[in-house]
Amino acid sequence: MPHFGDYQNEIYLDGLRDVLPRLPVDFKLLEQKAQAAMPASVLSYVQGGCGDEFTQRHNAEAFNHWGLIPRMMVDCSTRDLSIELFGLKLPTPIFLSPVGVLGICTSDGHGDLDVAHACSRTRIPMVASTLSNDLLETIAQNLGDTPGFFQLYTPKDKKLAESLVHRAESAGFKGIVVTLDTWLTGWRPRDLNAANFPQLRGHALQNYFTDPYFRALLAKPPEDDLSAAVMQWAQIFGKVLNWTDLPWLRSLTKLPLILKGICHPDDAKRCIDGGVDGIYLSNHGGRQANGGMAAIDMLPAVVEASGRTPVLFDSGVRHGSDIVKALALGARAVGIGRPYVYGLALDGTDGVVHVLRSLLAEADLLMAVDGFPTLATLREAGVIRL
Ligand SMILES: Cc1cc2nc3c(=O)[nH]c(=O)nc-3n(C[C@H](O)[C@H](O)[C@H](O)COP(=O)(O)O)c2cc1C
Ligand SMILES: O=C(O)C(=O)c1ccccc1
Repeated sequence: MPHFGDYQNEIYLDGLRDVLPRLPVDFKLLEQKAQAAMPASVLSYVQGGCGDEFTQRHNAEAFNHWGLIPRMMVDCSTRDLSIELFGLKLPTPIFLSPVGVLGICTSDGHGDLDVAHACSRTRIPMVASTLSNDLLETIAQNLGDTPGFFQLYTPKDKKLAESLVHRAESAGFKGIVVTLDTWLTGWRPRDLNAANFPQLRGHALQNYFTDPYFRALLAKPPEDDLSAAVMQWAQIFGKVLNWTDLPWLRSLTKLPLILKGICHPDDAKRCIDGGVDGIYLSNHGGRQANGGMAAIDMLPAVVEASGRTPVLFDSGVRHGSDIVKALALGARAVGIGRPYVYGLALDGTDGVVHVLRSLLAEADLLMAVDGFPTLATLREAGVIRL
């Protein structure tokens, strides 16, 4: 059985023919390369976060105060990193977090499809954002046999929300992820200093522009008056949700419903009481609020509060070891954010595949060396807070 760690052999063997990996295998060099290559406005939007970006940095750094203790003399000649999620059997415990501006990360504007192709090749699911250049239907068609999830930004107009969810269901997505932490945009100095907000320039709004309920709100179609359509989008984008909306959210779909942005154990419990199928712990990579705790430090309490309900996790995952630690702390699946966006910007589908394979190779080899043949043994061993 091939292992994810085999990517290492592939790289060393290529080296014998003087072939080097097209992109760095580690986040630090990858980000440096992306920084040099990406247009300034796209880089600012992708790389930036809120305030002085303390929370964003802390998300990544906080993994360092969790430590694994290796176990020896365990037969780890085969490893199994597969998971079960909402009845789906997946070969890896990772997924691609929703990112709303994938289109502008590639010169042809079709970054969403490049990412879908990477998912199709790796069988790693993507959570497709409401904000995309390519239509959600087209993204779904390009996923091959790999399951996908649709991320909903709940608009003020309930009919539009319902329409987007029904479109996602018809397109074949396997679950609906509702993001709770972004009904408005947090204070992002990098973008503010450059007066840079891609959506207001008409990027990533195609799911709205094609929706009959959105179009019905416009005097003229987006093809005839783009700026009026964009302003209508800005008006309608974010509904302020509260707990009384949960029955309505639940009623939107029979698909698994996952709420993203949960950080407090009491909120997790309330979601579960309201019939939610998955808790998605995330602080949006520090893009929405500065001054918060690192996401990984909130994981143990949220996992405990969630009981048997699966907890998805993202924010700050940069290395294979971060994935392993989040799994050891009880995450069912771990979301990759900025790293795959840099891979996309640098080398399209191949770049995304390379980033995912590198992360999985490191995770797999770490489990092999540390004596964890399965995720169950890892979870049982846990990690120690240093
Ligand atoms: C450029 C960018 C756009 C994003 N767009 C969305 C989005 O459309 N919907 C959403 O729920 N989260 C969005 N996120 C948040 C990610 O889903 C994820 O929570 C975050 O990237 C995790 O942090 P990390 O990238 O630092 O690991 C976005 C993140 C980035 C970097
Ligand atoms: O940039 C983001 O993180 C994001 O998800 C978003 C989407 C729409 C409006 C503001 C922020």
